[in-house]
Amino acid sequence: MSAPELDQIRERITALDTELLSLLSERRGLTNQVAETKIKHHIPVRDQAREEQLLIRLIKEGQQKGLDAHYITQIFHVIIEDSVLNQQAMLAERANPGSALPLNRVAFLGDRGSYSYLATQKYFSRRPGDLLELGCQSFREVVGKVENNEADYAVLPVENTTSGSINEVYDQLQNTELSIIGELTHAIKHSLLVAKETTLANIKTLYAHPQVFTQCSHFLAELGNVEVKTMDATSSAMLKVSELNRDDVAAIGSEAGGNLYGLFAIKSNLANQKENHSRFIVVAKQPVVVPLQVPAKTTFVMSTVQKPGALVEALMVLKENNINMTKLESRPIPGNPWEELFYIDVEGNTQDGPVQSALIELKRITRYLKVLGCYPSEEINPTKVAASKALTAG
Ligand SMILES: O=C(O)C(=O)C[C@]1(C(=O)O)C=C[C@@H](O)C=C1
Repeated sequence: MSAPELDQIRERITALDTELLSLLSERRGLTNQVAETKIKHHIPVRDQAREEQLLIRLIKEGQQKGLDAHYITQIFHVIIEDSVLNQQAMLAERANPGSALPLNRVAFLGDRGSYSYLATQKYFSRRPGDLLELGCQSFREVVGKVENNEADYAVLPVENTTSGSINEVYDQLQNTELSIIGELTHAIKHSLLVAKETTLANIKTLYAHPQVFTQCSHFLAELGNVEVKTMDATSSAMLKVSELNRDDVAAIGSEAGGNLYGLFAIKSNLANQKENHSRFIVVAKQPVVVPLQVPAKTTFVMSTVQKPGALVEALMVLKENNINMTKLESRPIPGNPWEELFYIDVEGNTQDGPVQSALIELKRITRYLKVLGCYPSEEINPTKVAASKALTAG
């Protein structure tokens, strides 16, 4: 159906959208200049006071133009996140001269369309050089590819907000000399993907990775008589459904990934929790230098001596140095029953005084300690401004 006035309005929308793109590109150019200035004058990338001022003004101006505060806040959170990540990537590149590769060979679990594949695409989109994707069948193979110089980087999921830590990956980190050089958080949106027009009631077999079934357990419990088949990766589940090409089978995975296999979604938002995110780490042979202007995280692994309160004593060292711990994970040590390895993520840079003093002290009081990496933090928590504050600001 078409109406002449609809075509005219659409033409104006198309022209405005092109203008929006030009403005976003111009803004990106200016934030690149900001990054150059910050490098020169050693100014931190993040300035939350500036972000707050900016949001207050925009919410107020938006309101005057008939745009609600929530809409403005959402849009500018995305814009500022992009700006911060882009600046961080620029600073990181400068701090590690010669590290930029013309071709980044990256290993990850699964194939095109897996969540690890989508995370890989996202992380390397901000980095210079082309991307060569190396899909693998297991986490051991992913890590092995970098160890054997067949890949420059590996992207590994370490935790999910619904299903928790991915133990298999932590166990791989126990026995590798690779360093963590980056992290990223990726929204995991599970959909029911099919190859042919069908309905949920027709589906008799469901294919997915076990982690995915865990994250969608509430949806599965409501399904009743459906056979659940576990696959080694989300992409394998998608491939299977695409090959079967029947109206009674479905895969669970991302819509974007499914599209690569000609699948489409008949139901979305299947995860138990609405906010379902996975955190990935990026590992390489060589560690990176993180400039002090960039928010950093450090990950280390330790085992404490076997005496009451040993873990508390170790954690007190972090408190005394005013270091924020963002994750604590324990894993058994193979061959040493009842002994644990603790994986700890903290906010801070190994070049910075507090982290250095804490690591020296921890080395003294623990049985074993190894730094797995210091890397730019990519968890950009947006600066929040209450709409009421913005609207009452002078
Ligand atoms: O103004 C700056 O200092 C910037 O880095 C730019 C910008 C933005 O994109 O507006 C990004 C990050 C800062 O936290 C504040 C603002």
